[in-house]
Amino acid sequence: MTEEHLTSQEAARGEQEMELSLRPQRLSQYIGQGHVKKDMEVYIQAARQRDEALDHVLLYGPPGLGKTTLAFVIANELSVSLKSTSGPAIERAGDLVALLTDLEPGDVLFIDEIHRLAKPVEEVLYSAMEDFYIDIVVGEGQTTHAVHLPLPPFTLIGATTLAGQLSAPLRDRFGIVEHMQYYQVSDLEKIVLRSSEVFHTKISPQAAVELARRSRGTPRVANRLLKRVRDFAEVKGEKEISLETTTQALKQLQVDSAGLDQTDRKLLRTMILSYGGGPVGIRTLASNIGEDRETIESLYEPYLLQNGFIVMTPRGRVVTQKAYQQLNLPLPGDEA
Ligand SMILES: Nc1ncnc2c1ncn2[C@@H]1O[C@H](COP(=O)(O)OP(=O)(O)OP(=O)(O)O)[C@@H](O)[C@H]1O
Ligand SMILES: [Mg+2]
Repeated sequence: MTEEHLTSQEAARGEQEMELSLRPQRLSQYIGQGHVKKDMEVYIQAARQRDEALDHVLLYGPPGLGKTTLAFVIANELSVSLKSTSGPAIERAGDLVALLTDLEPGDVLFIDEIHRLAKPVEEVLYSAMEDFYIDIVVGEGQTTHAVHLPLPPFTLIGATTLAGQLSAPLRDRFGIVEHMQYYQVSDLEKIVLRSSEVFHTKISPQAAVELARRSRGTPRVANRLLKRVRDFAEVKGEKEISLETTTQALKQLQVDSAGLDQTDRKLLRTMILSYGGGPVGIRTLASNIGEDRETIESLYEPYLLQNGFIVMTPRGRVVTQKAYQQLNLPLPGDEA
């Protein structure tokens, strides 16, 4: 193994550890998502008191809002192990059977991107979730026979950015369904301050608010911007990240005053300049801005909708006056 190889592996491990320590471990350390936390506190306590597995939980919402983090927190609070996988990673029903038969009573199986499960795999989940058994076929040719395999009671936690793509039979088998919301600026501010402690970096209160305001309501974005802004401050030799450096860095990173990034703006600009503000269908839009449909629907659109830059009409998405203003483009009819 070359020295270079070792170093990059070490670096990757360092990043991973940092990422781990950025993740809160307990519900009490989990910032924001007040209603989800309140619900989960009750359900977790009830399951613990009855000494039963927690009911299956579906977490849905845009990327980077803390679904994976919350799944690990839930397992921690239940004092059980968590096995983690994702929809696309489970290729065959057999892969899922192997995961399920490996669980201890009360354990959590976490399936990320659960809307991307293959149909035959999903079908195995139905009886596993509902009655804790699976029917599998073993042997070949003449010796083929069905085996009824009981499973230990377990908790499935599914996460998805596109709840609408989940089939009804799967969705209906989750007893607890929680919608993750974009974070308030005050919560993101707390996350920025906590993360800067993890990084052993000082940040001025004004800079922390500014970062929070421009993080698209998303902890992952807040942490990413904090890392970049910290680079700028370090190069400048700043002891504490200042508001000035923060605004400069964000400008360089092309994050605008509303926290919109380059793709957000490209999407709005395309709708305005090529489609007169809309309505535009999702396929047309996707091919025009060179992003796939799923990314637009799960990542970009929800934030633009929530913040009133676009609205949904029966004929497609339409930009609002606020979008023209944010992009400094003349409103239709104002051109002259
Ligand atoms: N409530 C929170 N408090 C503090 N940090 C958080 C919180 N939620 C998320 N984070 C941080 O934000 C980052 C992204 O969180 P996470 O990976 O859990 O998001 P996710 O919803 O699973 O995203 P994806 O849908 O892309 O998988 C993590 O680094 C985590 O540390
Ligand atoms: Mg995740």
